[in-house]
Amino acid sequence: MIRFEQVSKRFRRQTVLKGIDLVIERGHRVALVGSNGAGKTTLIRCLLGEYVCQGKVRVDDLDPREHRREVLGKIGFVPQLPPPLKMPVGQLIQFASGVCGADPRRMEAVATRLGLDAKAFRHQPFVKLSGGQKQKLLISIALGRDTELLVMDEPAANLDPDARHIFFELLAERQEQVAMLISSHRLDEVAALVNRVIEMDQGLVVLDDRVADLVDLTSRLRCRLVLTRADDAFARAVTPWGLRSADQGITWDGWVAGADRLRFLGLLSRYAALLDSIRLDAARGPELAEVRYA
Ligand SMILES: Nc1ncnc2c1ncn2[C@@H]1O[C@H](COP(=O)(O)OP(=O)(O)OP(=O)(O)O)[C@@H](O)[C@H]1O
Repeated sequence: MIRFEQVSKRFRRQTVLKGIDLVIERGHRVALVGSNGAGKTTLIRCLLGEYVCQGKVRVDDLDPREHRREVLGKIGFVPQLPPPLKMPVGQLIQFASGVCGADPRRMEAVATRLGLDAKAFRHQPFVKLSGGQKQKLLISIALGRDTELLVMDEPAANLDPDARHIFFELLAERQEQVAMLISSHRLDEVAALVNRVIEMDQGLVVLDDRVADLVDLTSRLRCRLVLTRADDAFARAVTPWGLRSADQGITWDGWVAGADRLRFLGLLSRYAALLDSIRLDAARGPELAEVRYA
């Protein structure tokens, strides 16, 4: 589906991509990871046909520079930085759906699931939305249509825990039909979403691994944490995750998206000295349905 053959890219004196060879097929969910400046965004821009590069880039055998419209029609794209668009939200949805022949109501429905009432914001210029609202709208535009390829540059970075969970559900609904390329500078952000990890460093692919594909993207974990003592910093860290304490900060209860478990445990590791016990249980059957629609 996607093929990079000896792809190199230079900006003046700096060589940013140094002969990348990759093949990504339908059903592959790829985490493209690497430190800042590794070349992830540049590789994505070559894939989208935004940059001229050396070597060969193909999307379903099409060159993205020569067949830009056709290639972009196949790709749902969520950029790392929201474009500074002055266009009102309603017009943006109409425009985006028009370009790819999609139904704008589908994009609005995805936005609603993510917790953004696109209709209420229809006269608001896109630039005046909050960071999280922009991200939700861009995800809605990318996922609210039929695509074969989803390319997302740090897509969940600005989302609150509930929206992240819905986002994982939306991806789960599409995982069989599409190829996904999710860029992030932190593997724990995206590890549970993917079945392949590609790591870049200084313009090279330094690791390309298939990984176990066992996490159910729609799962939720019931969480109970008990601390040895109450702590303000801990409270500030877990409250945005929706955890609540009924006994002045000793016992904390809540729900964590299954796909977020690694990130959540990463957060807890910072407070290891405070933790008396951690319990995470997967919600099943009716309990899961109850949480999802609560
Ligand atoms: N348009 C440009 N002109 C000149 N240099 C650029 C340009 N775009 C990127 N670079 C350089 O290319 C290198 C790779 O950048 P890129 O944005 O691809 O990295 P990245 O892996 O996506 O990083 P991050 O995780 O910080 O987003 C960096 O050193 C950057 O300074």
